[in-house]
Amino acid sequence: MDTFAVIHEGTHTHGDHVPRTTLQALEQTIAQRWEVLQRPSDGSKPSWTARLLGNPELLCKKIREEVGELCQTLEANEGRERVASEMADLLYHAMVLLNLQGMEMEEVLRVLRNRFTQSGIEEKASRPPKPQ
Ligand SMILES: N=c1c2ncn([C@@H]3O[C@H](COP(=O)(O)OP(=O)(O)OP(=O)(O)O)[C@@H](O)[C@H]3O)c2ncn1[C@@H]1O[C@H](COP(=O)(O)O)[C@@H](O)[C@H]1O
Repeated sequence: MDTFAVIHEGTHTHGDHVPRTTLQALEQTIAQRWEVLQRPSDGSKPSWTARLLGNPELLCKKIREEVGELCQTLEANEGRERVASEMADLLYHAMVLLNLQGMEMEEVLRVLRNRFTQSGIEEKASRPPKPQ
């Protein structure tokens, strides 16, 4: 199955449900936390996402930490479980940043899809020269 078929497969409906992909479900949870944050405190459970949304400095600190921890899994050969865990941490924190920018993952995924037909080296070579 090619990449497009795999993406399409993920959007199939099963019964009455329109299944959401993992990233979409997480995105929705993050958006809900943002909405809760807009209301005066309603006594809901403490939320890490809400804390990050309310503190961009903390969010960026965590993202930088998670990047380092993901690289460490490679450098120290920590094994696939640690790689998956650190990659999940990074994706989640990056998605909180995306929400703060009022953006959705679809915008990012579209950029990735548009790159399918071009090599990274060709793309870089085709960029206009940077102003001195
Ligand atoms: N996917 C995540 C997720 N990944 C990581 N984290 C939290 O991110 C924090 C990272 O902090 P730390 O640096 O202390 O953790 P760490 O880097 O794993 O730890 P060390 O390696 O530094 O010891 C922890 O509190 C994790 O629980 C997450 N918190 C929330 N989510 C998702 O967001 C949903 C809503 O969560 P709340 O907003 O907390 O309700 C959850 O149900 C999840 O789906």
